[in-house]
Amino acid sequence: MIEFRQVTKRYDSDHTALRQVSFQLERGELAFLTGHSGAGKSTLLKLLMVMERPTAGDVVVGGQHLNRLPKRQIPYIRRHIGVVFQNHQLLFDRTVFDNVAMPLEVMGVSPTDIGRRVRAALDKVGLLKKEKMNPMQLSGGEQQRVGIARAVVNKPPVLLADEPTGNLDPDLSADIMHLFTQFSQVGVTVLIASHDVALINAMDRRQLTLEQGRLIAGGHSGH
Ligand SMILES: Nc1ncnc2c1ncn2[C@@H]1O[C@H](COP(=O)(O)OP(=O)(O)OP(=O)(O)O)[C@@H](O)[C@H]1O
Repeated sequence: MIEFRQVTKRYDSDHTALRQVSFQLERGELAFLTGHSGAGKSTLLKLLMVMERPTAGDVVVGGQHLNRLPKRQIPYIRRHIGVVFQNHQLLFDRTVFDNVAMPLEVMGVSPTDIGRRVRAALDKVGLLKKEKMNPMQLSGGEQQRVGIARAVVNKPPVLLADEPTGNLDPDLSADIMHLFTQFSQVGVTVLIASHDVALINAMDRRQLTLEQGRLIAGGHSGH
């Protein structure tokens, strides 16, 4: 589902963020992306979201070569990639329902389908009863689950998460990880960038480890 082939990303002559990174993630696989601060994790995620383009090598998602993608097709590709951020980037002047509905509204989905799909997503993260609330009224863990519902509401085949449990205590973090596991079980490919060593070790999943832009572990499948 995701393939990096000898990917190098150089921002300028002093900053090479990724060096010849190669790996593959299969459909339904869940893996962690780890490494020190500045190792290149965010850069790798940005290449997948087509926020940056590689300097060399190929990034392929679902058979699409992202580096050859014309600009006008970028929004289309982004619909296939759900993204969860640490600070969940919710809008506090809208209800939980409206926050989750946003990606569908952008796509022009009918109001009936929006209602059905938003409620299905909220149900999955256990927040169906809170759809009319403002995200400000929710706990940090609940807010993060709203962010996850929004990321999966259009059923993307790929889910990326950048430090999704950064502000949460261990129990809430475990809940969030349980959700990600459930998505992977229904075929979503999940890649989670995280510093949380205890959590990652508890999950016992494949770890892609970056060190100064090089993939030093986890590049070969066989988890
Ligand atoms: N837009 C940019 N322009 C120039 N250099 C950049 C840019 N973005 C990142 N870098 C550099 O690329 C390297 C990798 O950064 P990146 O943000 O990918 O690391 P990271 O592993 O995500 O770090 P962190 O865990 O702190 O978020 C760093 O040396 C950084 O300074």
